[in-house]
Amino acid sequence: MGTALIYDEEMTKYKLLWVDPACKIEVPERLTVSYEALVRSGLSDRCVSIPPREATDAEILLAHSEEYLEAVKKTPYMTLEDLKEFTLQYGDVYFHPNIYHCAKLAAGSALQLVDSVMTGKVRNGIALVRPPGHHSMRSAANGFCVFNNVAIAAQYAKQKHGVKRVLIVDWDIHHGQGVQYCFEDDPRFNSSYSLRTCSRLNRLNILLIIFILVFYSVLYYSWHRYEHQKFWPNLRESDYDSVGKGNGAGFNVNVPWNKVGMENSDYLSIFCHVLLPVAYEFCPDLVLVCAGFDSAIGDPEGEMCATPDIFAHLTHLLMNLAGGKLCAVLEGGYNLTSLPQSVCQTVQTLLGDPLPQPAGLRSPCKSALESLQCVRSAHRRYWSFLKHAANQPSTDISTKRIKLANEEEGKTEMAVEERAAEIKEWPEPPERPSPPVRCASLLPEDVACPDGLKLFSSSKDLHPLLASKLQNGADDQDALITVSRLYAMIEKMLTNEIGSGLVLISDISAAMMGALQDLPSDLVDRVLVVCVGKEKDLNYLTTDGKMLFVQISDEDKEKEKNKYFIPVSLKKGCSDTAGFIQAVLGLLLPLAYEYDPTLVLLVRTPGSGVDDSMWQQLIGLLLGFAKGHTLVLMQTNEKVHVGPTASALLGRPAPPLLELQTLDQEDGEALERLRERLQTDWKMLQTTSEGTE
Ligand SMILES: NCCCNCCCCCC(=O)CS
Ligand SMILES: [Zn+2]
Repeated sequence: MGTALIYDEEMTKYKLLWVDPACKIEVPERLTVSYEALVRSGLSDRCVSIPPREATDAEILLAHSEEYLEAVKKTPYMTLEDLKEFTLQYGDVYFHPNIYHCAKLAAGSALQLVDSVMTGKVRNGIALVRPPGHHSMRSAANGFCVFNNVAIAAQYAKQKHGVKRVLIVDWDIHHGQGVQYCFEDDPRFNSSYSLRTCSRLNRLNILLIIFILVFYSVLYYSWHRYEHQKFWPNLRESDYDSVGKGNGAGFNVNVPWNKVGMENSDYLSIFCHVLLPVAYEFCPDLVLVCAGFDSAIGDPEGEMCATPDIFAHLTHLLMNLAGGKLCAVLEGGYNLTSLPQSVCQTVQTLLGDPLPQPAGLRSPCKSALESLQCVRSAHRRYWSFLKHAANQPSTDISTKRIKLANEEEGKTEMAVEERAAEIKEWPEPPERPSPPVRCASLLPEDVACPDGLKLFSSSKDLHPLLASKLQNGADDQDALITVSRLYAMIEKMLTNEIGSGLVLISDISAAMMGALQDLPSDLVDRVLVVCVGKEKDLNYLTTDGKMLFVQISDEDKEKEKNKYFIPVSLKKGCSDTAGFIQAVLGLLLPLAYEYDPTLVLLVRTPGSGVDDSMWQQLIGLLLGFAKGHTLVLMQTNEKVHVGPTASALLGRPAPPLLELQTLDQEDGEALERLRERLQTDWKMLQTTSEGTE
């Protein structure tokens, strides 16, 4: 299944017709440079091109009032003076004779995208649109936005495709207050829907429907530059304590950035410790992304320092939700260099290409950790995955908001020119070549090679790196041959001839011993070993950092842990999906980002009890590391899992996790203790600002 690309140059045919410093950055070139970059890089040819359409009145009314729509309808016929006059009633937005047409195309593009994904025509996709949408409100244009493209798309998905749970991720650097207002009391009883439907159905169905409380829910997640309410749109309700209202409590997640200059580490740590735990627990049927790229380095609005390749990781981390059904809709993005780079990184990931190794991660900054701690404590009562979050930080950042707001009168904004002078330089995002063999397999003769995998043929003779072992009389020839072929496969991965690998062996312990015992240093720099299930002797562990060994099992080896051996114990073992996913999101992912392995070795020991959808989720997430070089080791007697494993290694989205039971209290506390102990060594595990300078 492919990736949809929705774009039409008609949406470049409006612009600012008068002087307005606040709006001058919203230019047609934003769209042309983005589309041209996709064409130049060959990415547009790999996408399924879907034409936009105009949203109908009824569709626009899913999120806007009649009077607003009627007013906007008049703008094509206005003189320049009338347009200026009309614009004055709204904030930081401009109108143009053709903007109504383009706004209908922008909203219609989002709907075309939803249709293409929900009907299975494509797996995922992106709509490159102007004007953006997330600031526009029920009866007001705002912040360059006329119709709320993503809010309309969410309502449309629920009404037309019966989607029950929609996750909206807004990584634009501004708060999409229009989206928040639209859904903040959602979920709610959608009485209009069922009553209208009732009128057409016979009595029996009417009775049935009346008793079905139709709970739809939309979870809105947004991070945004806030600076304690000093940054536009300066709203009190953009802060972390706006968690949603009534039945909607917990379904609105705001992450305020109170400083500029946030980097890749800050973005990834918020995804791992806030968004992903909530998103996995919410278990959406569809993911919509307010894909604004003013959160990228160089943008005059955001003034952040995250590099374009970070959007490859943000996209990837969302692609295993909702069975891969992801619709990205362009919002902001005003630097005409980082915008197209970020768009290309996003599209390349939607197409399934290997990810770049995340650029130079380091500890999240203190301000990011304060925000992280505040958001987690504000939502801890709504989400079992956040239940063990720490309290509000002592230096409560809300008091800063009040103090700074008071100072506001006296202070003048630093001139935009001064700020823009600090625009940074950043490297071109790295190439992400697809290996000729996406996934190779080493299987016993009696196991059929799953389609899409290529049998790995390695030379029969011993790998030179093993010759030394032979000299000191290694006993088991077979094991040596197996290890020799493993090394050969690893070498082919590190030269990018092979992407991932699937190896079935008769005795997994022997193979791990053989392969990991004094792992040849010129074979691999840093290998992340993820061991699912128990494994008796691990005496090949090293503490020199060449190997990071993370084990998830029902064994409590807490006391044996050290910086490079991290045993996660779940009372009910790996079959406890809630505990497992919590360990993966809150521990394994941050560790893996900080460790930045060149190879991932994923070992499934017999009897681990991990269920296949969880296993596929794990593989999907691990493929984001080491440029997709994940080698899976399984025991031959577990060959029944070869199919799902191969599917995940080929980049096919994992099925949604079944409704997660809540996280076991003791496991949750143990995980939290483990994370707290490890965070001095591993900065990406921090979730509070305590202890940071
Ligand atoms: N009134 C002082 C300066 C106001 N600047 C407003 C900028 C609006 C940006 C909206 C946007 O980027 C949508 S994604
Ligand atoms: Zn924005």
